[in-house]
Amino acid sequence: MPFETKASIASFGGKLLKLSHPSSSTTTPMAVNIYLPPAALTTPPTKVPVLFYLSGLTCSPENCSEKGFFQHNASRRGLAVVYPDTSPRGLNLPGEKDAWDFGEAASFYIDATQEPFKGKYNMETYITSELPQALSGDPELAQYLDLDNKAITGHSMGGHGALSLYLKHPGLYKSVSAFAPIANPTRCPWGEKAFGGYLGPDREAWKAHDSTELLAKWKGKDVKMLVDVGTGDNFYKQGQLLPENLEAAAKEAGVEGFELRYQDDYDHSYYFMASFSDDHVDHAATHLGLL
Ligand SMILES: N[C@@H](CCC(=O)N[C@@H](CS)C(=O)NCC(=O)O)C(=O)O
Repeated sequence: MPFETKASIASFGGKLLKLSHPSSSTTTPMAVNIYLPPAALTTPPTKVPVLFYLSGLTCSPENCSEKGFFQHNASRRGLAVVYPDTSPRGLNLPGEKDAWDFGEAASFYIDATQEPFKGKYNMETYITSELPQALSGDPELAQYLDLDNKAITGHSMGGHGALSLYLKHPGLYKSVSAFAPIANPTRCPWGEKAFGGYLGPDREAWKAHDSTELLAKWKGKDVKMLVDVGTGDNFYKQGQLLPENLEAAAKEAGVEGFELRYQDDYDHSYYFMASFSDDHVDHAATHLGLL
């Protein structure tokens, strides 16, 4: 299905495209931003590796495009960045807009099994399957994007999304990183609310979507996983993020390639993630064969 270009903005020698396309996973139009680095915009075009960035609660594709500072290093390393939206929009489902941490802009990147979200909040399918296929099937965009060579990252709810999709789909992404991820959602208030609403009351069923649970059972032994958490992050202090549980799961499973860094004094905001976005782009660039 076609992508409609709403804007094309010059950025760090490349272009930030603001796009919209119809999605069968969500039954809605979906906004998505894509940064094409100068390395892709050659004549003829060059296919470059792709980093998917999943945003946090309340966000749209705009937040990170405007203030995540990913374009700076993506331009230098020669990778494209895809910024999808955080949920379907405009469905007007009951309960969808009652709170900022559930429903619209709060999909948690899972496929809902519960009404009224079932059949529409299919964000895992959208991110892992429909969106990459739509991009590689688009004659214009496919010239620039090597969708067989992709990595994933994200912030907060999007950190949960990145970690869990990497672990649920072995081999789909060459690496993963996360800023302040909701690392053990089955054990924190945000995750309990979201998983209860989208997946129903069976807490056992939630575990298949929880990065800590998935890492504890990881078969491959080797992950390419970088996680940053700020020690001044109020959501960390409130027990919403639980990175210690993720680290314990990595140790228990004897997983290699797991790196968790605590960044002194940093909070939960984009000031934090922008401060370390160069590192996360380098992490992806290394595993995508660019460094
Ligand atoms: N709206 C919430 C804050 C939500 C929040 O901090 N969201 C993070 C992701 S979990 C974010 O990136 N917000 C948008 C932004 O900072 O641009 C509140 O009032 O406490």
